[in-house]
Amino acid sequence: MSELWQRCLARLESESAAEDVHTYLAPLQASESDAGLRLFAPNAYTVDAIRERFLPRIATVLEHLAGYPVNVRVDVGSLNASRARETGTGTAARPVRRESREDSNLDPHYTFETFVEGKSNQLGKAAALQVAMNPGRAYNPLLLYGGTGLGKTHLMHAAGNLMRRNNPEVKLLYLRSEQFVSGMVKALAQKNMDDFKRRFRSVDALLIDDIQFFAGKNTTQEEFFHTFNALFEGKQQIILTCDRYPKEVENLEPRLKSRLGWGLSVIVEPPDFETRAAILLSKAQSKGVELPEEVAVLIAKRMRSNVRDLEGALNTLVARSNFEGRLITAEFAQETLRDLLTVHAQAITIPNIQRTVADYYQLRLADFLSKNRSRSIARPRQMAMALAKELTEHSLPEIGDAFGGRDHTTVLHACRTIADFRETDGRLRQDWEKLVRALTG
Ligand SMILES: Nc1ncnc2c1ncn2[C@@H]1O[C@H](COP(=O)(O)OP(=O)(O)OP(=O)(O)O)[C@@H](O)[C@H]1O
Repeated sequence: MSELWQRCLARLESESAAEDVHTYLAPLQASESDAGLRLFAPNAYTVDAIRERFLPRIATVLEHLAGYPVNVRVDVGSLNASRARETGTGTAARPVRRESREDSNLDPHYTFETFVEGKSNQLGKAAALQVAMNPGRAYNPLLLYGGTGLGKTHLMHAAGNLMRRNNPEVKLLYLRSEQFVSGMVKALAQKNMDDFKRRFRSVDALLIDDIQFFAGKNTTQEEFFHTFNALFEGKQQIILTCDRYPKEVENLEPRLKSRLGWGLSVIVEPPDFETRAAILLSKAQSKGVELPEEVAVLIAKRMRSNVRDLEGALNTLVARSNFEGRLITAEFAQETLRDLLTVHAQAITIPNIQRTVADYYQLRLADFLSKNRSRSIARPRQMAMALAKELTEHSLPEIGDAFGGRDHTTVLHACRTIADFRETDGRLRQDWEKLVRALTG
C-alpha cells in the first residue's frame, strides 16, 4: 500500500480516538498515482464519515508529509478491485479506455449548485458557466485568478462537471500544475513524450489549477505553450487558475503571458460578509447540520480571509458537536472556536491597516494622520479608511478619529470613492485585493 498513506495513517492514529481509528481509518486502503491519492473505503457510510470528518485533516497531513498539496479522493471499493479494473482482469470485457469520468479527476461535489454566489465571485461564476455551456467557443482560455481558498478550483470543477453532465462523452482532464510538471519530467525520463503530448492534446477540455507554479520552469512552459496552441487551434477548451494576475507572475515567459490574455481573465475576490454567512449556511445544510443564523453571523464577522478557513471552522464545530452530543449554539461556537476567532480578530486593527497601506504605497505613517490633501497621499488614505470599514468592526466616527480626528462623513466619502474605483479602475482593484490579502492572509 502507498507509503505516503502509511505515514499519514500513523500520524492520524497518534491524534485520533482509538474508536475512530478502528472504525474509519484503519479499514481504508490507498493507492498512489500521479493524480494523487485514492482511498478505498469498505462502504458508503465510511466514505461519508471520512469526507465529513477526516478529509481536511488528511489533506493537511498529506501536504505536510509530501511537501506539496496532494489530491485525495475517497470512494467505495478496494485496492484489488481497482487493480483488476486497471489491468482489465476481474471483470468481463471493458470498454475501450478513454478519458472517462474516472480519469478526469473532477470532484463531483464542486458544482454550480453548491457554489454560493456573491459580488466577489459573480463574474467568475458567470464566465465559468458560459464556458461550460459552450466549451471552446465562449472564452478560450478562461483564467480565474485571485487569492487562495476563494473558490477558483471549485468553479473550475463546476464547469467541468457541467460539461460532463451536458455531454457524458466529453473528454476532460483536470490537474494541478505540479502534476503537469511531474508528468512531463517523468515522460522525458522515460522517453515517451509522444504519449504525454497525446494525452493532453486529445481532450475536449483541459483544466489546470494554480499555473503560478509554472514560473521559472522553462521546459514545462515550453511544453505547455505548445499544448496551449494545439488546444486553442482545435477549439478545445482551456480553463486555468492562478493565484494572481498572470502578468504579475515573475519568470513566466512573455509569449505565454500574452496567450493567457487571449480569452477572458476574471478575478475572484474575497467574499463580503453576507456571502461568507451564506456560504456557511449552505455548507452546513449540505452536511445536514443545523447551524443557527447567529452562529453563521458570528463566524462570518470574525473570519474574513478565505472560504477554506470558514469551512475549517464549520468542520471543527460539527466534529465537536457530534463528539460531545451538543447543539451548535453561539456560546458553543465561541467556546470551540475561541482561539481561531481571536487570531483572526487580532490580526486586523486600524494601526495595522495604516501601517500596511503606508508600506504598500511607500508613504510615511505620519502622512495618513496629517492634513496633507495631495492626491498621492489622499487616495491611499481613503483606501486605508475603506479597508478599516470593511475589515474591522469600528464605526465611521471611530475610524475618523484614528485618522487624525477626521469627521465621519469624510470616512463615508472615502468608502464610497474607493467602492466606485474598485468597479472602474483595474489598478486600484488589484491594490485593494492585494492589501486585503496582506491583511487577512
Ligand atoms: N462561493 C462559494 N460557495 C461555496 N463554497 C465555496 C465558495 N468559495 C469557495 N468555496 C469552498 O472553499 C474551499 C476552497 O475553495 P477552492 O479550493 O476552490 O479555492 P481556490 O481559490 O482554488 O484556492 P487555491 O488557490 O488555494 O487552490 C472549497 O471547499 C470550496 O468548495
